[in-house]
Amino acid sequence: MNSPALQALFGGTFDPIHYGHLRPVEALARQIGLQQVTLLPNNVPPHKPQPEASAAQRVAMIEQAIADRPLFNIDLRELQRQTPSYTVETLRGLRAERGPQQPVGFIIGQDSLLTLHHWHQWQELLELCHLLVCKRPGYPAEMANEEMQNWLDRHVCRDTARFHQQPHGLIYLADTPMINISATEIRQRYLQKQSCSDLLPDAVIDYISHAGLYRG
Ligand SMILES: Nc1ncnc2c1ncn2[C@@H]1O[C@H](COP(=O)(O)OP(=O)(O)OP(=O)(O)O)[C@@H](O)[C@H]1O
Ligand SMILES: O=C(O)c1ccc[n+]([C@@H]2O[C@H](COP(=O)([O-])O)[C@@H](O)[C@H]2O)c1
Repeated sequence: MNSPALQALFGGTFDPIHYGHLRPVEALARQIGLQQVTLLPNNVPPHKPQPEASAAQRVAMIEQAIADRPLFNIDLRELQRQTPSYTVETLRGLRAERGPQQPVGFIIGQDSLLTLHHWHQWQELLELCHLLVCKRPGYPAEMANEEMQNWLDRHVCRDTARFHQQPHGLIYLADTPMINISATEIRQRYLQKQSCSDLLPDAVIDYISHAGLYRG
């Protein structure tokens, strides 16, 4: 029997979603062979202030961004929890639904990898998923300390086939384009009434303008 397709989740605050999210993940999907990437907006970011846009607005912006991008869909499960959106808890829920054999990949940027040791019960993550890591400009390739570097070296795998065969436990460092965009920069540009074209899809720009978001 064939193993089920690798299910990829991409968690984020998406306040708002931008090309720094979409383009590296599109490249990652081509490299590792993902048919679908599920965007997972969080409700209560564990390590960030509460988002400026409401959950409904962030979802609406994601829907605008992915309307013409069939690679992506959206999962709203984290919006149903009022406690911090710990990834380990979300993945446990998914595992309970999908069973132990389902290959699952959780996509993060390099900035998230570098601070992974601060995540809630981070050592459990690789018991539940693979980590698929996109490059991000301004963040070094080396981990914060020797212990974390050894942990990374033990789990890194270049053989993309294994991510489809094994249910969890591997880390893929993808060779994705460096896109120097952050949601923080976009919110600041809106506040200063500067243009954000080329930073996020036109449909999201239109939504932000109609909803009057990020004006301070
Ligand atoms: N430009 C980028 N390149 C690669 N990965 C990115 C980029 N922007 C965000 N990510 C990754 O996407 C995920 C969700 O990020 P998030 O929604 O918090 O966006 P952000 O731009 O980092 O937001 P903020 O500026 O508000 O902190 C994280 O794993 C982050 O590492
Ligand atoms: O589980 C944690 O402790 C944890 C800590 C920080 C971030 N995360 C998750 O990582 C994803 C990216 O987070 P962020 O803050 O960069 O938007 C998002 O799904 C968060 O819920 C998870």
